[in-house]
Amino acid sequence: MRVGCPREIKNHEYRVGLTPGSVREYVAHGHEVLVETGAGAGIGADDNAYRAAGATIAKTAADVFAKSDMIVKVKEPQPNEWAQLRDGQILYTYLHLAPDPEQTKGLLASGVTAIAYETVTDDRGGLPLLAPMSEVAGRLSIQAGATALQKANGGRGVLLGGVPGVLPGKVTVLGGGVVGLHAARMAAGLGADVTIIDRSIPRLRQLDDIFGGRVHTRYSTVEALEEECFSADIVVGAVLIPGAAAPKLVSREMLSGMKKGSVLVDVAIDQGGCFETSHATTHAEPTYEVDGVIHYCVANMPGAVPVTSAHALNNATLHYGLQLADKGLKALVDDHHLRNGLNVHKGKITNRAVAEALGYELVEPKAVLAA
Ligand SMILES: NC(=O)C1=CN([C@@H]2O[C@H](COP(=O)(O)OP(=O)(O)OC[C@H]3O[C@@H](n4cnc5c(N)ncnc54)[C@H](O)[C@@H]3O)[C@@H](O)[C@H]2O)C=CC1
Ligand SMILES: CC(=O)C(=O)O
Ligand SMILES: [Mg+2]
Repeated sequence: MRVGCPREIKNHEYRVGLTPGSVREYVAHGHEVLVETGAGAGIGADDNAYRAAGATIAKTAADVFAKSDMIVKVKEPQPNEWAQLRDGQILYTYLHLAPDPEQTKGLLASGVTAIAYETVTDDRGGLPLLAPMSEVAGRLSIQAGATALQKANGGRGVLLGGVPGVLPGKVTVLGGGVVGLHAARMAAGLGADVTIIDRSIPRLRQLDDIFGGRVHTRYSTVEALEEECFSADIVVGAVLIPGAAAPKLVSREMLSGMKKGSVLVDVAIDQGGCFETSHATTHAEPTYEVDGVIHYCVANMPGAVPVTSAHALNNATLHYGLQLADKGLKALVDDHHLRNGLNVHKGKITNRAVAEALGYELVEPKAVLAA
């Protein structure tokens, strides 16, 4: 199969779908790899590094899209990318379709077979191709929040760790999954007073064990949300219902109860965000203010640290990428965890949460693959 990797074009997105190390693996499996010139520049991998790994360098993205049987990317395709996809081609990348009706229409119209990293599952109930970027975004969320909290940046002017004789800042984390765990770890490491809210009691138990009492846990009710958000300096939004639009846990009205100059970091923005007042921002202009509360809502946070995140992402995506290259659609038939990643196939929606969020008919993945 010919596998193509275009340069990412989202705002300040410096990750790359295939590192030179991944290219070597595809080539060793007998595949051709076509990489757009400059695709690896953000991680310090130049065209020669890709050539040495066995890739052919394409002069343009158009060349990569036109000549490849499978496209491996990082971020959801942008409008001029989805216009170049076609029936019979596989797209393997993050999609986040539930909050994105336009992209969904574009993918349906193209006829492409689109596999979303974020809905591929594993035996332990996890999302193995989302997890590494959630680790990165969780850790970054505290750096981003702490920066926004500085007075010159519009924040309250609180140092998260405090100093001897002065209380630390307070961080509330909504959703104690992968993002939440890593956000809490960073915040606690800086010395902040941290509370994680989740609706899963088994998960709260696990977190309590992990942190040995260093971090507070609280079951998710409206009362708990209000108390923990109203007293917080930073609130990290990290809830997820896989494939679906994020539940809006903090309403516009609740914002008026929050401290002026406090900071909301809505990591869940790629699924539409869990604060009613969130809208996606970019690394170029990451924050805005509503009712005196600073909002940070960057949908591709790991793009800021591509050297770390491109390798972490490739570690997680390589296995199934090779399966797809080796076997084509049969890889989806053979493995139900990979099949859970199938969101769109030949003009049909094949993910239940996406179909429900956007009002499409669901066609079961097994049914479309058998057709
Ligand atoms: N903005 C960015 O650059 C990035 C965003 N993300 C996003 O971050 C979000 C979280 O991802 P993960 O931590 O990997 O998900 P996860 O599935 O590991 O954790 C989600 C947690 O939310 C909890 N939850 C769900 N509904 C809840 C509710 N109503 N109240 C309280 N807790 C609730 C679940 O019990 C679970 O523990 C996702 O939308 C993901 O796509 C991830 C990486 C990068
Ligand atoms: C998961 C995601 O949206 C990202 O890594 O950008
Ligand atoms: Mg994202």
